[in-house]
Amino acid sequence: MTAVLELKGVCKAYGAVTVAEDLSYRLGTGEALGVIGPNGAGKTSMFNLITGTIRADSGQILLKGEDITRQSAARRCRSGIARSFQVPQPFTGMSVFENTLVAAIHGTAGSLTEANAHCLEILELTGLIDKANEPAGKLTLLGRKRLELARALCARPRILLLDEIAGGLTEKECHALVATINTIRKTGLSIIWIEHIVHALLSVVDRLIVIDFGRKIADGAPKETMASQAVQEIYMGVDADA
Ligand SMILES: Nc1ncnc2c1ncn2[C@@H]1O[C@H](COP(=O)(O)OP(=O)(O)OP(=O)(O)O)[C@@H](O)[C@H]1O
Repeated sequence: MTAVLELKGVCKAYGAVTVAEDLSYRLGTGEALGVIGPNGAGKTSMFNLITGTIRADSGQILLKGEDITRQSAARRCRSGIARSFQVPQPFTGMSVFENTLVAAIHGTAGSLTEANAHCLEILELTGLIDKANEPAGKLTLLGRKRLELARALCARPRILLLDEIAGGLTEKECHALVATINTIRKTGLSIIWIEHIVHALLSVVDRLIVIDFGRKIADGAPKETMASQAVQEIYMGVDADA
């Protein structure tokens, strides 16, 4: 599988806190990669490094083979990397449609006419079309999560980064969101999804990596990785001798 994204020996520390230590992996074109790890392991920091909101101390990040390690966040977005945030923060006084329009206009180089049409398509895809004219501040948590997805997709990404998008949802809401993510997957987009709700993650991803203290401690097929000793000991908090 051709790599759309590659991290090569990426390191980042805040003083004594290491958030990425020699982090290396490849994301294949059209692949859905899940990421798990304990709180504070460095998962969101990894997204910040990929999107360019923080800079790596060393190592390289390649997008389709091009070194983007020193590129600005805005340039990386225009090159095809978009993300959702753990805590949705839409422009609450603007409508759902206007929120997506901001993303489409600033995230792409297209015209306003193209942006309008694209936003409507994305609102349909993400299940928000009926709420297009409602203020974003009135959305439920599921609606806000859908809007996170929609705003990221309006930037026409090649790679979609999802940061705990299922967090805080009820089981039924989580199921509905997973169905939407699986529909998005079928468009051929490459996805990296950080999630603590493992059953939701496993119903989407092709591969799973585990991060602990900024290090990748496991990488492989989801079921095998979940059953590995590394996950049992470190992520699930189970003593291997118990
Ligand atoms: N700008 C910063 N300055 C100092 N420390 C930071 C900064 N950003 C993150 N950290 C610390 O880095 C560590 C990793 O944070 P990060 O948010 O990447 O973890 P995470 O794996 O995403 O956690 P969670 O699952 O709780 O979201 C934490 O200890 C956090 O407090």
